[in-house]
Amino acid sequence: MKNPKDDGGGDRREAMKKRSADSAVALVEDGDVVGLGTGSTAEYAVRALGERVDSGLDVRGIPTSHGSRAVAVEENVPLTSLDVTTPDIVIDGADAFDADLNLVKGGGAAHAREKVVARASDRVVTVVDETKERETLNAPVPLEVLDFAVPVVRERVEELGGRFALRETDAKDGAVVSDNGNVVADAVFDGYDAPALADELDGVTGVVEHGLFVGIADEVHVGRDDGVEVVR
Ligand SMILES: O=C[C@H](O)[C@H](O)[C@H](O)COP(=O)(O)O
Repeated sequence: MKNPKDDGGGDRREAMKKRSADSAVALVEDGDVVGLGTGSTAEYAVRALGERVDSGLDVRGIPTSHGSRAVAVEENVPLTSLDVTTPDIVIDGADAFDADLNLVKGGGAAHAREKVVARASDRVVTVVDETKERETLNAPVPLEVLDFAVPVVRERVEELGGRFALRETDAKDGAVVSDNGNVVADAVFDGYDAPALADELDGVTGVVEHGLFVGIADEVHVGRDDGVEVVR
């Protein structure tokens, strides 16, 4: 995973992300199994966890992507897997959240593994800077889709009133492919009721997983200029 990105907000925003990550990592206790999220905010958390490991904390991490695994290895965070155990706590980012703790995730195409790890965790802690806060969710909903099923998933998204946009990468010609080998698209809606849309998308055959996390997050640590607000 590349270094935490500067995606427009500059140092101030990076400081908010780090504040949020530090607040979440402070919850980790000796002996915990920790789900390691993906993305720039989660990366701050993995690095902060690495510092605590350096100071003697005994934890094992379960990465949610090749990227978060790479950061954990760099930071000497010992790793385990869902074959062996499940997380006591997962710390992961989000692209948007609302007051009901509905999340949109998958800006980095990792939402399928992230949802598996989150649903397996006892405690789901989301780390964001304050720019992710929304009154009503309307962010495009990431979809991991079987390549073979793209035409029928596109049709179903359009029937639901959305636009289906396959995600493309500048790094190489063609579609973004997830860590699981599937293509990634975004379903674009003007606005939506997150639980209702999540139910609909759960029922679309060919969608491996969508990025709406409804009823999954226990708390959101919102990094602000002057500290961290924990929303429960
Ligand atoms: O697929 C990526 C994940 O869901 C990320 O946690 C999400 O996109 C937020 O990333 P960032 O903290 O970089 O904004």
